[in-house]
Amino acid sequence: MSDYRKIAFIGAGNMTQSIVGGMCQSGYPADHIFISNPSPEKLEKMSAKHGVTTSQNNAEVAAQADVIVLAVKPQLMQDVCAALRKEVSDLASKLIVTIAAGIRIEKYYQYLGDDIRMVRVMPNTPSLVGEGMSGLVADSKATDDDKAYIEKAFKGVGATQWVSTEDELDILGAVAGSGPAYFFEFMASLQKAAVELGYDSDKARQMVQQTALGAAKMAMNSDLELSELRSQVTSKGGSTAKGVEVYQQADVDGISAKAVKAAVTRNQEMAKLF
Ligand SMILES: NC(=O)C1=CN([C@@H]2O[C@H](COP(=O)(O)OP(=O)(O)OC[C@H]3O[C@@H](n4cnc5c(N)ncnc54)[C@H](O)[C@@H]3O)[C@@H](O)[C@H]2O)C=CC1
Ligand SMILES: O=C(O)[C@@H]1CCC=N1
Repeated sequence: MSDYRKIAFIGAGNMTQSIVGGMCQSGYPADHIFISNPSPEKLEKMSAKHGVTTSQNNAEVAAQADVIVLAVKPQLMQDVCAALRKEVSDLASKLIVTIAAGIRIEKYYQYLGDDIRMVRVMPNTPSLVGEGMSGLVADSKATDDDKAYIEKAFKGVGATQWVSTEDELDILGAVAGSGPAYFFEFMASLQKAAVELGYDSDKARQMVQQTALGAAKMAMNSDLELSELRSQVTSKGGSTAKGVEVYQQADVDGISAKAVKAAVTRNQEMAKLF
């Protein structure tokens, strides 16, 4: 099968916009991308921006595609799947991909029939700028071709990692899926701290985001442990040591552990609820 299968996104929200934006930039042909959403505004924007085909009818886009990406909120998934099952006759001939947090593959067999082939992907919004981090786990029916195809599609918008269990995908989701929000929260707090000391807000934002980018690039280009990279900035008796000490006293490790655990727990709850 071609590198570019026809792919339909059900739901045109933040995550679909990020993935499709990144896919189009990476050269995925727009005439192979279909998107549905109940309201027309996001669809109009996406078709104007990328030239993709859109519809307010889920079944219409799903029927045209070889791959269906379920990209609605977990609480809507059961109803959306029930309608697709009723209206699209050959779901078993398509690859079903879901990006929803929590919901287990087993549930999709109940919703769509146990003859479907499935991959669960946990992406994140930096896919929009080609710097996504996506986790993937396939069921036993997905073929090698399916797995190669979906890995390549998501590699087009960033890095990918296969995980072997859905429990691991919950962890990946809690770190990488949710992670941009944690980094934005932290970046905004640094910006605020500079502004409170009298620094210009726009300039504070620029220095925070450039520093975040620089730190991430250094980490990516280095074999050193992250703690060693931190040490390299921390001159003995210098200013960084004073700042780092404040974070350590506030137990930054404990805070991250609690945050990731809380997100994993919510993924597990959603697995039960939806
Ligand atoms: N936003 C993120 O950073 C990430 C989100 N996810 C997952 O992606 C999925 C979507 O999340 P977001 O894009 O953030 O949500 P969103 O709320 O931005 O988008 C959901 C879209 O689905 C549409 N929708 C509602 N009912 C529908 C229906 N019956 N049929 C078709 N579309 C319908 C909504 O109008 C909306 O445009 C969720 O399941 C979430 O767990 C996964 C990883 C990261
Ligand atoms: O908040 C959520 O549930 C989704 C999953 C990861 C990021 N957003």
